[in-house]
Amino acid sequence: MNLSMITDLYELSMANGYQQVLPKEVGVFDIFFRRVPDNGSFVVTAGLAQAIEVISDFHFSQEDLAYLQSLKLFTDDFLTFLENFHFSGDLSAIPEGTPVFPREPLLTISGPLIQTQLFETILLNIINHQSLIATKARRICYAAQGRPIMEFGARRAQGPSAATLGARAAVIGGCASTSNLLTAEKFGIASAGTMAHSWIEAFPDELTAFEKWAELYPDNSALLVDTYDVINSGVPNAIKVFKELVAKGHQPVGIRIDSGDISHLAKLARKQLDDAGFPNAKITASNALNEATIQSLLLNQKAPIDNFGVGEDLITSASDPVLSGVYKLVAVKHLGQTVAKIKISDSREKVTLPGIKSLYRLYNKNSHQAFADVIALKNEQLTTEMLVRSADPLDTKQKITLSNFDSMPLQTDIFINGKVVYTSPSVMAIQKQSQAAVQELPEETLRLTNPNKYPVYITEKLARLQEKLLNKQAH
Ligand SMILES: Nc1ncnc2c1ncn2[C@@H]1O[C@H](COP(=O)(O)OP(=O)(O)OP(=O)(O)O)[C@@H](O)[C@H]1O
Ligand SMILES: O=P(O)(O)OC[C@H]1O[C@H](OP(=O)(O)OP(=O)(O)O)[C@H](O)[C@@H]1O
Ligand SMILES: O=C(O)c1cccnc1
Repeated sequence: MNLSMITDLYELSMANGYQQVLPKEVGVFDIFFRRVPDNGSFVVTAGLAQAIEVISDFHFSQEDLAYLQSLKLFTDDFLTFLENFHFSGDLSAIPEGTPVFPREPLLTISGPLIQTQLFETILLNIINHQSLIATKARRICYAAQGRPIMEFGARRAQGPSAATLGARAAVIGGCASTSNLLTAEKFGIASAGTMAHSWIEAFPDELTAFEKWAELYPDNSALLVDTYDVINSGVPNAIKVFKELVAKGHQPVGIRIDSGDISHLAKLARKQLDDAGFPNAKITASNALNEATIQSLLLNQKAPIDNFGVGEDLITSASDPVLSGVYKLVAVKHLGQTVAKIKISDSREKVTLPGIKSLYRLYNKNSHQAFADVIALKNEQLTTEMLVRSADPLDTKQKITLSNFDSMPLQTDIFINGKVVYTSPSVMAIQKQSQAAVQELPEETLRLTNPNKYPVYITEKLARLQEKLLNKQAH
């Protein structure tokens, strides 16, 4: 689908104006966010593959151009420019699945201002959405302590695209599988599913429903046991069917509980299954679960649950449904000169980091644990002993000297001179890299409640540039 027209009118109004009054300027924009949803300490980036597709395929159809002409806002030259649009600039970005922190440039795009301005809305839409859901999935997977999470959200997502790309992001964040077949097909992800209550209700009785299912799918016998009464009917009927399956040489899969007090029911069901000789039958739980309920079920209540199915709270990030990533102009190049730009706000916290920047993750030389990130000006060399400042102006401890570290650049070239120079890994490969990158972070930054803040620093050079521009603009 061509997404070029999913843009705010003002992007085109500005680009039309740039063509007339700033035709030669190159504009450099950063995408970054200031606040982590759910008071977490990090966001898991996602959406880069779709961002690359959109930029590569950015074009306007004759129908779009006729509509834009009808608005009577744009010059013929601008409409001709849109008709022949082809991105000719550079893009660097942090690969998908990477844990990232407030103020870090997730994506930096550089090219003729008239081009780069046009990508603001759609890139934010893609990156904000998928990063939000990947982050939520990471929280839910953390709570599940390695137990597989099946993504079940398609029916509750805010529309088909949010269902499909949200499920992709959920898998980047750690979900083991999705019930959404389009996502599974398109992105090479495992599909998973059990049965709905309608299957049970469609038969005269529960036992017949289970038996018919087991005949059809003898190796996929995850039976939904809560339609009538989990303990007095659902699990006993499942056990009868499991015995028949074993007699026929099949391995029963297990049960799904989708209502009531999940912990209480899972404990009773576990005992029934074990007593009947099915200690390997798995218990899956679902029903409006999220990281808090899963953590409570496992840690506090010691519920014997093996898998979780999670839909609405994951696919909508219901507890905190917005990642407010922004797209800010950080530099303008003209006649070979680069001029750093800043956006000043009433609050010091919101002042942008000017200039074209590089981002590094620092690892302790001995433990190889990541302990801080540093934002530097591009081409600035990190020194072995380095005085840096907190990137968060509200931090009390503002200056610190860093030493004894290895550094790794986090940004990768994606487009150079309008050509894609990057191949996106598969979603499952991204998931694996993401898990490894999260494991490198300090344990205290991972917890769900009141996590320790991970330090992000800026170099002295960048801090001085910011001060200089702040002072200049203030006068
Ligand atoms: N032991 C438990 N600890 C914490 N949360 C639980 C526990 N058992 C269930 N929950 C959660 O409590 C909520 C129960 O919601 P609700 O009362 O609507 O479910 P229900 O009674 O099964 O109704 P419905 O059939 O409409 O789903 C769900 O979010 C569920 O995940
Ligand atoms: O609760 P979520 O986290 O969103 O997980 C998905 C829910 O969707 C299904 O319920 P639904 O009532 O739609 O249908 P069913 O129970 O009849 O399958 C399923 O049983 C889960 O409860
Ligand atoms: O397969 C399932 O059990 C399933 C799929 C979607 C939503 N709820 C449950």
